[in-house]
Amino acid sequence: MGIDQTAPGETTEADAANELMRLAREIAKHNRLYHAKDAPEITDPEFDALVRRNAELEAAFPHLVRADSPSKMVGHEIAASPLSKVRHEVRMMSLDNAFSAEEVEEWVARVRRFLALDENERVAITAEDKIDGLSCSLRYEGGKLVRAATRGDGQVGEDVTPNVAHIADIPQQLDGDVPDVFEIRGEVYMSKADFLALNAAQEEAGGKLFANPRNAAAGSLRQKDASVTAKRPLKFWAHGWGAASEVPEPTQEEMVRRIESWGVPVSPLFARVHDVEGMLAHYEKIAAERPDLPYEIDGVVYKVDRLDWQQRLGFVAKAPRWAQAHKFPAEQAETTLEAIDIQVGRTGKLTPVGRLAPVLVGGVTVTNVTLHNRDEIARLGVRPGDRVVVQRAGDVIPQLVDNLTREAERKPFRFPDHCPECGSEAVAEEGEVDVRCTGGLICPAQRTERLKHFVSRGALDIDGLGEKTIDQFFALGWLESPADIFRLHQRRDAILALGGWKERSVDNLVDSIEARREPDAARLLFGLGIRHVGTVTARDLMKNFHTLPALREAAEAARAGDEEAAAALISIDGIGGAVVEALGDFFHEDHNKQVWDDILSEVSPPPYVVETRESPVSGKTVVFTGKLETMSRDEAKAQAERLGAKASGSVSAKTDLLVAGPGAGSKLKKAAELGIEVIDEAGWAEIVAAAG
Ligand SMILES: NC(=O)c1ccc[n+]([C@@H]2O[C@H](COP(=O)([O-])OP(=O)(O)OC[C@H]3O[C@@H](n4cnc5c(N)ncnc54)[C@H](O)[C@@H]3O)[C@@H](O)[C@H]2O)c1
Ligand SMILES: [Zn+2]
Repeated sequence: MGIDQTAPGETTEADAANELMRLAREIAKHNRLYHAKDAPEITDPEFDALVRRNAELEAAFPHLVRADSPSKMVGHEIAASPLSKVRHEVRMMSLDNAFSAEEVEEWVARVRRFLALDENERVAITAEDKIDGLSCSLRYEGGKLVRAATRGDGQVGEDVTPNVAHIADIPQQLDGDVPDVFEIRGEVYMSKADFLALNAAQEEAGGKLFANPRNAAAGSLRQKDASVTAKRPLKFWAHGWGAASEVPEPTQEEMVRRIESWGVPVSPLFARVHDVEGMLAHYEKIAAERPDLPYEIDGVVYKVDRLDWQQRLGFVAKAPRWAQAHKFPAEQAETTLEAIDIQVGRTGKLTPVGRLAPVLVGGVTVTNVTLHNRDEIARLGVRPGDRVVVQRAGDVIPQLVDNLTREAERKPFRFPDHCPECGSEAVAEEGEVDVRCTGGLICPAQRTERLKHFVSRGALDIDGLGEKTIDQFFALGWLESPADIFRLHQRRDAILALGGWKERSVDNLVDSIEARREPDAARLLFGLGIRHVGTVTARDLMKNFHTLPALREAAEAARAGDEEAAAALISIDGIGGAVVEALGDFFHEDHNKQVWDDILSEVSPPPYVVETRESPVSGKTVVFTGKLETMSRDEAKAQAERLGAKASGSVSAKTDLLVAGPGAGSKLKKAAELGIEVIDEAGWAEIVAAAG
C-alpha cells in the first residue's frame, strides 16, 4: 500500500482511523513475512516508514489507537512455527527509534524528567552498535546452557536449543561466578561475507535466497532440523539479559563486562558516555566505521547505565523507556513537482498536496507529498514544474525539503481564495495559518467528509457504506445527515435501480446499518465529530454520564453558567476546558441540535457501562499534588496506571485518593472538605511496593 502522505495533523479522524486500520493489517503482514517467514517483500526503511506513519497518527489521534496496534506488538506471533514454544519469564522487548540528534536529545530530556533529576545530576548512557540479527535468549542454570529461545512475539518464542549448539560464540558452560539462573540476551547474526557466500551457494543449488543478513541468520537458526543450522556460519553477541536470580552489578556497563567475562562476546564498539554530545560523538564514530564492519548494523543503541534507574523507567507498550535506538538516516531524492492539488477536509480545511513525478526515496516510490498549508508553499516558493528535493528520513511522511528552481521563471502558485469544492470563500482566521472553506453545511466536501467520519471504523463502523457510495448517495440527496443512513432501507428499490447493485449487496448494506440501531454511545458521540471529542474523550465522557441525554444536559448547563455542571465535566480525567467549551458550542447550534435529535430518533444506544477490574487501587481515581520528592509527576501517573488506577488532575467528588507532597495547597484543602482520603508520597510508595 502507499503511505498516505497527508500530515497527521491534517488528516481527518475518519481518514486516520481507516489508515490506522490499513496500517495495522499491512504491518502485521510484513511482520509475518519478515519474522516468521524470513522473506520480507519490502525494504526495512519502507517498513520503518509504515511504523513511523502509524506512530505519528497515533500521536495525533491518541484515542484512535487500536487494540491490535502495531505499536504494541513485538515481532510476530509464532503459532505456525514447527519449533516448540517457550514462554519467556521476562518479556523480550523491541526498541523505540530516534532518527535525529533532536530526537536523541528529547529522549534524554524525557528520561531526566521522568526520573525528576536535578540539573547537575549526570546520566551515564551506554552506546553500542545496533546489529542486524535476531534476538535470542540463552538461559543458563548453574552456568550451564539449558535453553535457547527466539523472541517470537516477545512473550512466547521458539525453542532453538539444539540449533545454538552449533554456534561457537555461544558457550554451553559459562566461566566464573555465574548466578543460579541467568538469561543472556543478544543477537544471533551472520557476517556480510558469510551472507554473500550463503546466497551464492543457495543460488547455485537453486535454493531460497535471503533478502539480507538478518533474514539469513533468522532462517538459518529457526530450523526444525538443527543439522541445517550446523552448516550455517552463525555468530552471536550479547547486549542484555532477561530473567536472573541475581543481577550482580549496578550498571549496564559493568553487567555487559561481567557477561563478557563469562565467555560471551559483546559489541567491540560498546562505550559509556556522559551526555548527549558523548552519545552523538559515539554515533558518528560508529557511523564512520559502519562500511568497514564485517557485519550489518542499522543504528546505535543507547541505554541508561544505572540499573536502578532502568527499573524505575520501566516500559511503555513494547519497548523500554530506558533504551533508544538511533537509526542511521535515510535518503533524499530529486524530482519534479507536477501539480499542487487542494483537498477539503471535514472541518473545511484546505490542504495542499504536491503531486510528484514518481521517485524512489529510501527504497519507496513517492508520488505525493503534503505541503501542509499556504505558508509552507510560500516558504519553499514552490510552483508546479519546479525541481524539488524529497526526503524520507525514517520519517514516514516524505517531506519536500528544498526547491532547486526557486529562481527560475515561472508563475507563482496562487493559493485559492475560494473552496475548490463549493466555491465559497476560503479564508484564514486572524492569526491562523490554515485556510478554511466558509461554506459550512453548503460545502459538499465537508458534509460528505462528516458522513464518512460517522460510518468510519472508530465511530459507527458501518460496513459496506464506503466513500464512493456516500459520495453517490449524497449527490442524489439521500444523505442529508447521519440519521438518513438509517432511512436508506426505504430506498431499497431506488438503490437497485441505480445499477451496479445486486439484491444481495443492498441487503448486506441494509443489514450492516440495521446492526447499528443500538450503537455504542461513545462511538456514536465520537461519530458526531464534535471538536476535540476523539474516541478516548468520548469514552471518558460516557463513562461518567452513561447516556447521551445526560451528557447533553451537563454540557448545556455548563454553557449556561452552571458551575457545578462545569466542574463535573472538568473533573473527568482527560477532559479539559477545550472539550467542555466545544461541547457547549456544539449544543448551542440549532443545526447540531437537529442532527442530534434526528439521529437519536433513529438509534437507541444502551446506557454506557464499564467493567472494572479487581485490585487494591484499580478503578480508583488518584490525584497527585504538591512536590513529589522521589519521582516526577509522569512517573507517579505511570505507576497509578500500572496499578489500574486513574490519575486525574483535579480533585472532585469522584476522587478516591489524594497523594499530597509538600506545598500542596488548594487541592489538599478541597480533598479535606470532601472527606477524601489523603496520603503522602511514602504512603503511595507503600501501595506501589505492596502491589509488587
Ligand atoms: N522489511 C520488512 O518487511 C520488515 C518487517 C518487519 C520488521 N522489519 C525490520 O525489523 C526491524 C524491527 O524489528 P524489531 O521489532 O526487532 O526492532 P529492531 O530490530 O529495530 O529493534 C529491537 C531489537 O534490536 C536488537 N538489538 C540489536 N542490537 C542491540 C543492542 N545493542 N542492544 C539492544 N538491542 C539490540 C534486539 O534484538 C531488539 O529486539 C526494523 O529494522 C524493521 O525495518 C522489516
Ligand atoms: Zn467548500
